[in-house]
Amino acid sequence: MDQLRAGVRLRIVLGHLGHPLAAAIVAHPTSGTSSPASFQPQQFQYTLDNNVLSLEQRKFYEENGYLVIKNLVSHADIQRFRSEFERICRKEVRPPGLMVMKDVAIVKSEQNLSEKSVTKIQDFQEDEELFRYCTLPEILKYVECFTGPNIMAMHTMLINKPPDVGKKTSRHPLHQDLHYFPFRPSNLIVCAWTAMEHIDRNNGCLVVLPGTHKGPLKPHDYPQWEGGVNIMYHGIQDYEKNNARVHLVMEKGDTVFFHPLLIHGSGRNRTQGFRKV
Ligand SMILES: CCCCCCCCCCCC(=O)SCCNC(=O)CCNC(=O)[C@H](O)C(C)(C)COP(=O)(O)OP(=O)(O)OC[C@H]1O[C@@H](n2cnc3c(N)ncnc32)[C@H](O)[C@@H]1OP(=O)(O)O
Ligand SMILES: Nc1ncnc2c1ncn2[C@@H]1O[C@H](COP(=O)(O)OP(=O)(O)OP(=O)(O)O)[C@@H](O)[C@H]1O
Ligand SMILES: O=C(O)CCC(=O)C(=O)O
Ligand SMILES: [Fe+2]
Ligand SMILES: [Mg+2]
Repeated sequence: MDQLRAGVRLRIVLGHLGHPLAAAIVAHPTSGTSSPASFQPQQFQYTLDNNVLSLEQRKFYEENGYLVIKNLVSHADIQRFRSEFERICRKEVRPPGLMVMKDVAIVKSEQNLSEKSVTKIQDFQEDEELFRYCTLPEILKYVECFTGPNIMAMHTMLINKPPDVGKKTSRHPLHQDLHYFPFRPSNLIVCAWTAMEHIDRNNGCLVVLPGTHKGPLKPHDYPQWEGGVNIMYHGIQDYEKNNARVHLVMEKGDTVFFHPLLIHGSGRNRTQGFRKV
């Protein structure tokens, strides 16, 4: 079923991305022709020309593969997303196509669905209230810097990282999102990740390996972890161990945009709260 759904998305995305890709190809100078003196070799590979990002922000994304925008989504909107998530957990609404995931450490327990048993929901595109996130002008304004103006939401999730029960199963292993995406080109894909509360290393913030978006898609597999691993939480086995991890401390509403080849993950949640993004 997952493959079928992915196939449907692939057909949709090709129709839409075909044109920007073609445009990008014709924009490149043909090799062998002499360049006019004014010709500037293409300076930016991962961001598009528009007036939203400062030169400094563009250079940061080009170099690091991610960009944090402080205080981007309003607390009022975040409260609405939170309320809708709680309604979904209480089964007051059942959006078609929605996938509800529990943590592997509690999946076999008899608990009813509640905010305390759902690790994450995926594919909320049919939920009008949650899908508002993908239509927020402040989000789209930045997304466009990476994708161009013809934008399609390809995958959606609300992550509710549970308190770790001691088995470290609340961790998300280091991975590249492109591993899960059957569509290209990768430079025209971006992830928007918004903190719904203060997030730091205590409750398991996003961890990134800056600059890894310049490398290839690496092989992914289940990590060799003793406490158990969540279904489909694949990780990279041979990541550069001396590549310094950067922990992104974020406030409610802060949003990080990152490239689908950027290696990232998140640590365990040592608090009793459910860390939401
Ligand atoms: C555009 C493309 C984008 C694709 C996605 C792009 C993501 C972007 C990249 C971000 C990185 C990620 O987040 S990657 C994570 C992506 N995650 C997923 O795709 C989630 C996939 N989730 C699922 O398929 C479902 O939620 C299930 C199968 C886990 C639960 O489905 P269900 O139908 O409710 O079935 P259920 O009976 O509860 O469970 C079936 C069996 O699975 C086990 N099980 C249930 N949950 C888990 C779990 N968390 N970890 C291990 N095992 C589990 C149960 O114990 C049971 O085993 P037994 O009793 O049979 O022994
Ligand atoms: N030695 C390691 N081997 C494999 N993966 C690791 C290793 N250290 C960290 N990771 C991955 O990077 C993520 C973030 O690492 P981090 O050290 O921040 O998390 P943590 O070990 O769960 O928490 P903390 O170190 O804050 O107690 C982890 O969830 C894990 O996926
Ligand atoms: O929030 C997390 O724990 C990890 C999220 C992630 O990997 C993603 O959003 O792609
Ligand atoms: Fe990811
Ligand atoms: Mg650690």
